[in-house]
Amino acid sequence: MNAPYRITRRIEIDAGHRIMTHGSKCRHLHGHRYAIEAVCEAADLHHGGEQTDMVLDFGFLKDEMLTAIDGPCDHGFIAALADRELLTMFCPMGRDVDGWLAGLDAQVRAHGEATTTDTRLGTKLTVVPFQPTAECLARHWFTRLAEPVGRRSDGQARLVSVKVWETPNCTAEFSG
Ligand SMILES: Nc1nc2c(c(=O)[nH]1)N=C([C@H](O)[C@H](O)COP(=O)(O)OP(=O)(O)OP(=O)(O)O)CN2
Repeated sequence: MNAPYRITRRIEIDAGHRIMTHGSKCRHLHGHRYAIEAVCEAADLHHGGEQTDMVLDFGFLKDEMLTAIDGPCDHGFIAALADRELLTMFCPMGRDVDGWLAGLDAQVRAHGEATTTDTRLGTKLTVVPFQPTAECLARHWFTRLAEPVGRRSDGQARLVSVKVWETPNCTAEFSG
């Protein structure tokens, strides 16, 4: 049964990506103003402290969404680790491409993603171990937000879903 209390917080970011296996236009490098909504639920509200009568302070949820989503991805390019040809374009001039890619690979394996400005133009790059479709981004951001939601609510709240708008007309949602 669903818990009776639900809260939702939305943030928006700008990021580039491409879907390398796409049959048409999404293979091209392009950008979106992504909107991301996180939904949290609780069986009861806090009964004391600074979150009294709340599921989870909207401000705390915003902070965690900025850390998990905006920090790594806003005004960056989100690329699949498997998209070697694209990543090669980001490799700094004069660097050994295989070595540079191996460094990204190690970070992705250790941390689930790699964010760097050690790139050819010094632009922000986030490498993820999946194709950056709206569905996979929703799952990825859910995974990164679930623990902070529990911690910041002192165990009171649970992350229910993350919904990603890739365009004003298209959304994907992941529920845990
Ligand atoms: N299920 C999914 N389908 C598509 C994804 C995705 O992440 N999941 N992504 C894309 C592209 O990245 C594309 O940018 C968005 O597709 P599309 O709806 O075709 O975009 P439009 O700009 O044409 O949207 P309009 O609302 O018509 O302007 C493709 N598919």
